[in-house]
Amino acid sequence: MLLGQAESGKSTLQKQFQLYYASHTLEHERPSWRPIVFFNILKAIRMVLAEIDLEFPLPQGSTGMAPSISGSTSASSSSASRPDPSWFPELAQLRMKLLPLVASEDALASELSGGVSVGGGRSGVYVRAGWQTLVTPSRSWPMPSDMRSAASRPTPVTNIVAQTIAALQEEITTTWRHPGVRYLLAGNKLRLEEYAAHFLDDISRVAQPDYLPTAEDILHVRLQTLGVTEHTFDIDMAGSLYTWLLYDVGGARGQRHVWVPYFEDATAIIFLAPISAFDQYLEEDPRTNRIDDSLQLFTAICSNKLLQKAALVLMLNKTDILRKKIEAGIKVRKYISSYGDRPNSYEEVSEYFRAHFIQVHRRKDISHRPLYLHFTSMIDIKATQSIIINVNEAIMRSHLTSIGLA
Ligand SMILES: Nc1nc2c(ncn2[C@@H]2O[C@H](COP(=O)(O)OP(=O)(O)OP(=O)(O)O)[C@@H](O)[C@H]2O)c(=O)[nH]1
Ligand SMILES: [Mg+2]
Repeated sequence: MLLGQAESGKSTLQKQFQLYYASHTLEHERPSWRPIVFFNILKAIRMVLAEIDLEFPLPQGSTGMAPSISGSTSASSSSASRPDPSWFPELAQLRMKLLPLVASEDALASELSGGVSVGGGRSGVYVRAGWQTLVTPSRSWPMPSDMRSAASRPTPVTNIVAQTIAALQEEITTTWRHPGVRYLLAGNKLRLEEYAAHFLDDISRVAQPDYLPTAEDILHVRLQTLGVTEHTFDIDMAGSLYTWLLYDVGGARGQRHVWVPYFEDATAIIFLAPISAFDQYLEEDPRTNRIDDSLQLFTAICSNKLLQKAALVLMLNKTDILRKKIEAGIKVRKYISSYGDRPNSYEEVSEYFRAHFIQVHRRKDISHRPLYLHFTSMIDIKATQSIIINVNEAIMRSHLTSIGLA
């Protein structure tokens, strides 16, 4: 079972399992990820435009007309420490051009979910068990009948969005690279989700008419999980074939009660904690720091009686983002006062978080079982695949020990 707070990387790990053990199924699913990539892009653009509107409003009575974009000099200059007056009309003009994209977001969300479940959360749209079967049959759960009927539906909105992205790709790139937007990003006024840079840096690729998401794209996509989804893999270990059931769950607080019925049968828990999230708060409770929430949740998992026989794997995830934040000079002390005067280096910070999780395990683990701990970056295919092999062996060993065969 994959556990952890929302956006900790559970579904991304599930995709890595799929990539390693059943890459052909991921290959088949590539077309069904295409609208989700678009959906993520639209959301990132909406957030950029909203912040532009807030930070660079045009003075009353202004026409919003600016010198032509290509003739603008500031668009190519390096980011400044103060807003440049020329950014206001330039960005207002770009914003006007990109607004049609934002307007299609709701229609795409509705088409994407087959009209089944839209709404809630920053993600706006949820993944339900079996959603991929909208496009390709796979070994997921049986899909609800309302989704089955959606499977044969055409995708006119997706096609319109694809064409609009293609038509506006230059404007998207100019906006994304604009020093005003860089200024908002650097000052943390504009906080985008992790996938934004991956897709917006490379929009011309996505804008190709025959674009199909790559494995990297699929790993970067964000789609919130609703409830519990089951995935099956046949795994060859030392010449014997085992069928593994992997349960991926929704991690937001409102989703956690549905985990419990699965606990008693769980052979292993893989708990994901995004240690890059020290400067972030829960969407569902903006007063709770994300690292605190992860520690509390990990405490509850370690001390849960129903899980006492399950092997325990801890993945301190999003190390790539942690590294970038530290390099950008973001101070851990500012968000976690107990960090004190320790050096603000990647090594010190990651070790500090590791020590906290280990301490929770030492103090709260109900069955004093070993803790298999890894630092991970779920978007790094090579590194994650070798961790998956390692973790599987550990889980298998622990399982054989628990049933008296090792
Ligand atoms: N850069 C980076 N991005 C990551 C990493 N792990 C996950 N992500 C991204 O973080 C976002 C959230 O990941 P998910 O796997 O959807 O999170 P989740 O735990 O399944 O979230 P819920 O389904 O809401 O519980 C996705 O856009 C992922 O691509 C990582 O190690 N590094
Ligand atoms: Mg998920």
